[in-house]
Amino acid sequence: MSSHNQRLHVAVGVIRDGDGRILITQRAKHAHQGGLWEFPGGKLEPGEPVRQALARELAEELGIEVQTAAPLIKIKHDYGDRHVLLDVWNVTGFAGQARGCEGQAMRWIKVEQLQDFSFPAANLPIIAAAQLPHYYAILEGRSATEAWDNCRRILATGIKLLQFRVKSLPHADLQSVLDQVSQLCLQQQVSLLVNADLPVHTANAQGLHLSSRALLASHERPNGYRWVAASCHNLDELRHAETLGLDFAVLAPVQATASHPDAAPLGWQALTELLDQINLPVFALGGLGPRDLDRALAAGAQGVAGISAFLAAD
Ligand SMILES: Nc1nc2c([nH]c(=O)n2[C@@H]2O[C@H](COP(=O)(O)OP(=O)(O)OP(=O)(O)O)[C@@H](O)[C@H]2O)c(=O)[nH]1
Ligand SMILES: [Mg+2]
Repeated sequence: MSSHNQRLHVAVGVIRDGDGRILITQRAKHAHQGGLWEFPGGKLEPGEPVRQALARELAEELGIEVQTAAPLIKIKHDYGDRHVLLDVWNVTGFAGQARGCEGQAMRWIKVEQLQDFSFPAANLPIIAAAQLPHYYAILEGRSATEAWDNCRRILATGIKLLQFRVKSLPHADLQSVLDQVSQLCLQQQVSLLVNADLPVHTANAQGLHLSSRALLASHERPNGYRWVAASCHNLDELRHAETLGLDFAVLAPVQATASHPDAAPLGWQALTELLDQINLPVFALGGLGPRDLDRALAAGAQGVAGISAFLAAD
């Protein structure tokens, strides 16, 4: 194998300060992907564990000591002149004050500002992953009252990403419940995605969530939404979501679940293997709740999605 065919393993840190701002640095003009902004990090040394490489690179480039870090996403990208595996970690605790030890420009920015900077092509899903929370709640309800009550209970747990999937309501009720839910989400800075199968107006919605059927029937990313996500059950669906340039997917069922008793669960091992093959933030769904977060992160997921598990604090 020639050297440019070998995948370069890179440890990358999405470093956050106490206010949730993120540190970006500018790549040297003559480096690979020079002049673009990046998340600090660098190549693993032979035999070096990735967590150790992360700590070493951030010490060398920024003079900080990593204290708390968790996996965020892994990206495999072919630049033509080199293949990279970006092993991206959330760094939420560190000692010292970050400075550009190699003379590089650096900025602490709000997550929403990530869109305003030019990053290498491989970074697109990293930016989505950095902006998404670890939990995605799904709102259901058998009546308008129950849906509204569930909505308030879910938001009380601090959820910041919500899918509206209230299915069995008369049409008129459905639109009015959605309008109410949208209003509350707006007030509480919760990102709301509306399930695309519902007979409601989604023009004002911030996001659209495609069922796997709607996903497979789509040939391009629906226009006009801040977030577009899809439900997936296998590699083909995940790949299609990736090809359409969706922001994230939900993969189910990971464990056995009462809501879909006939579906065979994937299990953690298959989840890990599937996530290893795609460059997309994915929430694990099916019999999971907040207490499964660490396991989901270790499997390469963005976090955990759920229906009933988010109705009350775990
Ligand atoms: N650090 C970092 N590298 C990235 C990002 N996105 C991305 O495509 N890369 C690619 O990952 C590869 C390795 O990164 P690097 O140049 O930081 O490696 P390094 O710190 O060890 O550099 P050195 O070779 O000067 O010692 C480069 O090809 C770079 O283009 C990113 O956000 N951060
Ligand atoms: Mg570097």
